Amino acid sequence: MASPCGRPCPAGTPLLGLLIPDENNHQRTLPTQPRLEIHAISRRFDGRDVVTDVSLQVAPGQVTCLLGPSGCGKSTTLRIVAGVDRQSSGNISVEGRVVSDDRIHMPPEHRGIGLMFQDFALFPHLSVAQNVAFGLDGGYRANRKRVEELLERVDLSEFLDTYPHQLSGGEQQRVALARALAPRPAIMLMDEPFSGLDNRLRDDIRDRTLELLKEENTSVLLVTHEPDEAMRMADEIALMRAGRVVQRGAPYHIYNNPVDRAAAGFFSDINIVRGFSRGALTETPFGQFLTPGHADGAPVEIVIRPQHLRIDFDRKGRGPNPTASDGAAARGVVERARFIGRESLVEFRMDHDGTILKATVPAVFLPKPGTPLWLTLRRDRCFVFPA
Ligand SMILES: Nc1ncnc2c1ncn2[C@@H]1O[C@H](COP(=O)(O)OP(=O)(O)OP(=O)(O)O)[C@@H](O)[C@H]1O
Repeated sequence: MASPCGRPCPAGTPLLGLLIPDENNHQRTLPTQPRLEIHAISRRFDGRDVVTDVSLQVAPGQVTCLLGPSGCGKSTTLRIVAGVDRQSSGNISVEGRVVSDDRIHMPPEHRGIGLMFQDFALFPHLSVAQNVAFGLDGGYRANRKRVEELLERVDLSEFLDTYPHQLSGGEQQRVALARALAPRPAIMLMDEPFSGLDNRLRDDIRDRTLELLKEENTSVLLVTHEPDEAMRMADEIALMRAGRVVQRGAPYHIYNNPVDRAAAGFFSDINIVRGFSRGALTETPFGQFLTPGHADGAPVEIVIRPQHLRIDFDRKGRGPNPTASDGAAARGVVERARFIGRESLVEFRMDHDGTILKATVPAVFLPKPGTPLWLTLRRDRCFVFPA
């Protein structure tokens, strides 16, 4: 795995500290004291490992997303950090102070952590202002300035005296955010905080939420199963699978350097071209691929996302000439083509082995089923994994 400047950057490299450009004008990070440190936590339920050896650090002002499929242990990890559940082993520190290990288990309210969950959990009998002031000593009266400042920042100044049932879902989410931020928590834990919202609202609310969290310099651990949400929100993504963190990194890095086929496939549809490595090369209908590190005769998978296939017209049974960047072209016949909004998705049945490959093209391009076309793979966008 390589960083944008080509130097090794192993999976799991923590992103702590400030991003600064290095001598090649690529960003690198300066180490600082993490605000949240999770060290080797595991959790067993009824003899079953649900979280295994998870370690993470979150720097001041950093947003880390725990991303993974349903049931992989994201919420359990978050609940352990919050203190509403307890790990079977491992420890957790907040600003250098241990809040939970084998001996200590600090209650949630003493951890300096704000919580925000999917259902917002506003108090129905309290006004918006009273909800926001709920966690502050002295309530609204003693904290007018902070409450009003936060409500102004979430654009709800005129709703001070309104009750939750009189608000839309998006407005309720903003009240919940203001309430969670009111005591200035060092760390905010968010579990699918946008999933109850209408699609159209969601992007806008995510952006506003992120802006406010950054302004407050809050460190955030956010659970989501949506890759788009993680990529939009996170400084760092921790990709979880079956209770373990399988890869960590900045969104760009994790998307472009997936640790295995499943990690690549979690972010988008993928195509797989199979072959066998011989002498560090794998022969495919799309030309040869360098496959160093794979034993002779070992099956390998060349993985590519649909947007990185190129489509070319058939010229009397011939395709485009091979190039260094794209290799050779292989012919397929359109199985079906669909318009999917910003782009079209074209599925091909490949002549050489009858497999289906998918290509997306950024426009309306809807060739008829049965049309022969030629495909090439953008080599710089292919990933090679052992099969
Ligand atoms: N209190 C519990 N007792 C027994 N099993 C539990 C308990 N809490 C969670 N689990 C199990 O642990 C596994 C992980 O659950 P968790 O809620 O952490 O997953 P998740 O990744 O957050 O999933 P989702 O995205 O669906 O919320 C699941 O198989 C779940 O059934």
